Amino acid sequence: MAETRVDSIERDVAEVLVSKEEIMAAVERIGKAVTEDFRGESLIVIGILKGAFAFMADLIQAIDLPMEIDFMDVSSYGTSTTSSGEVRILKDLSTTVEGKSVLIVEDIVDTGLTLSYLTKVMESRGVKKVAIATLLTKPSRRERAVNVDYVGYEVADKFVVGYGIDFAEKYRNLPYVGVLKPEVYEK
Ligand SMILES: O=P(O)(O)OC[C@H]1O[C@H](OP(=O)(O)OP(=O)(O)O)[C@H](O)[C@@H]1O
Ligand code: HPA
Ligand SMILES: [Mg+2]
Repeated sequence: MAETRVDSIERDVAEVLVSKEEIMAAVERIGKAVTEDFRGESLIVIGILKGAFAFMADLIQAIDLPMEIDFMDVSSYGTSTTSSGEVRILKDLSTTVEGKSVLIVEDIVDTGLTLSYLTKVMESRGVKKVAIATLLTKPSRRERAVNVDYVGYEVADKFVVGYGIDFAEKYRNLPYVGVLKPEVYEK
C-alpha cells in the first residue's frame, strides 16, 4: 500500500477534493458536449502547459470528432502583488489557428489572467471561434472575467494539486485532485 512507503507522494495529501472517478465523469460529460457543439467545424484543441497535459490527454479521447492538437506554454507574473498582471508566451503554437475553431484546455482557472490573455491572443489571430474547457474553476479568486464554456468542477479557494496541477513543480502525477498537508508548504 502506498502509505507504507516513505517516498509516497500520497503521504503529503490532506484531502481528496476531486476523485479519479469524478474526474473521468467530467471528462465524459465535457467530451460529449464538445462533440455536439463542434460537429462540422475545423477543430483545433490547444492544451496550456504544463498543468493541462493530463486533462488534455483524457479529454481529447472523449471527443469523437476529427481534430488537430497543439500546445502553448505561458507564464503569468505578479498575479498576487500587482493588479496589472503580465502574461508571457514561453512556447507558441506550431500550427496556424486562422479560420479554425479553437478549444483551449486548462486544468484550472484561478484569477483568470492566463485565459483572458489567451482568448485575446486567439481572437487577434483570426480564429473562427474560441471556447474554453477547464477541469477546475475557482470563481472566488477571479480578477479578470473569463467566459468558460465547459467546467468540470468548481472548487473553493484552496491550493490544489494533482492530475497535472503542481506545487513547486511536484505532485502533477497524483491521479486525483487534492489539498496538501500544511507542513508540506512549510518545508
Ligand atoms: O487563472 P490564473 O490565475 O492565470 O491561473 C491559472 C493558471 O495557473 C496555472 O499554471 P501555471 O502558470 O502555474 O503553470 P503550469 O501550468 O506550468 O503549472 C494553471 O495551470 C493555469 O494555467
Ligand atoms: O490551486 C492551484 N494549485 C496550483 N497551481 C495553481 N495555479 C492557480 N491556482 C492553482
Ligand atoms: Mg497552467
